[in-house]
Amino acid sequence: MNIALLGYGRMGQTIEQIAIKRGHTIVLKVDKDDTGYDITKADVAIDFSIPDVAFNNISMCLNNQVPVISGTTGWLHDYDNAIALCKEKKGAFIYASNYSLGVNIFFELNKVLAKMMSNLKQYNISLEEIHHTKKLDAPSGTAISLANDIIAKHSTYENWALHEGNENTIPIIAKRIEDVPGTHTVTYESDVDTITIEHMAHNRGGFALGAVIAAEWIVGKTGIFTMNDVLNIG
Ligand SMILES: NC(=O)C1=CN([C@@H]2O[C@H](COP(=O)(O)OP(=O)(O)OC[C@H]3O[C@@H](n4cnc5c(N)ncnc54)[C@H](OP(=O)(O)O)[C@@H]3O)[C@@H](O)[C@H]2O)C=CC1
Ligand SMILES: O=C(O)C1=N[C@H](C(=O)O)C[C@H](O)C1
Repeated sequence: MNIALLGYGRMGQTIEQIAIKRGHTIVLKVDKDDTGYDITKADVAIDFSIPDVAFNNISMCLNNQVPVISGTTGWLHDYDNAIALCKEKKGAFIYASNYSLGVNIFFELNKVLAKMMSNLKQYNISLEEIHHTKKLDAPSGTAISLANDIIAKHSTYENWALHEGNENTIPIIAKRIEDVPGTHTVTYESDVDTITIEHMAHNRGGFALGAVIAAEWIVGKTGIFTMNDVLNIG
């Protein structure tokens, strides 16, 4: 499979290694200031760039009938526009805030736990994410997904807020510590005990492998998909 990498930073480079090991060819590596390239050389594009350019990159792929795997976080104000364009162009698109198998299992555990806790008013919730100091966005896309899933399953919570919470608002605490690939913790606390679920990435390999598997899966398909479709879980 011929793959275009839109963004050749920490994730782009990790994806390249895994894609080559799985027998694929990287036909394009696009970084800041790269212009004039031909995206149609690729069977599929994988975007791990920066929030400000992600939607442009996705649009460029969809306008050229190239399926696109979107991993960049922090651009979701344009998500509905990406969906509309994908439908209009009859393209193929996946956005996931986190491509790792482990986090996608963790997403399912989080939903089950939120449903179980829904009527237990004695527990207060908090969500924490820890990432490396070079991360541009906060809270992480994964933390936003976790919070939205809790809101959908728990009768008390209606929204989330960065570093602050109240009765109906899930507080998301974002910490930045050198070299941390990504840790997410959901905590329910009462006067008598604490329940915690946590996912800790040891490196970027899981995110990158999931993105390559999603790219392999989407080629030849039309539509808007999620990692649940790819991994057949949930
Ligand atoms: N969904 C998931 O599973 C995961 C998502 N992520 C997300 O992926 C994104 C990238 O993360 P990471 O690789 O660590 O970040 P990096 O900063 O290491 O890489 C981003 C790259 O994008 C490049 N870039 C800048 N402008 C453009 C452009 N116009 N077109 C293409 N590339 C451009 C940057 O170039 P330059 O440095 O020259 O500006 C840089 O090389 C982040 O949003 C992060 O949150 C990360 C891990 C997992
Ligand atoms: O920027 C990162 O590094 C990561 N970003 C994603 C996010 O915002 O959730 C996924 C992962 O946690 C690593």
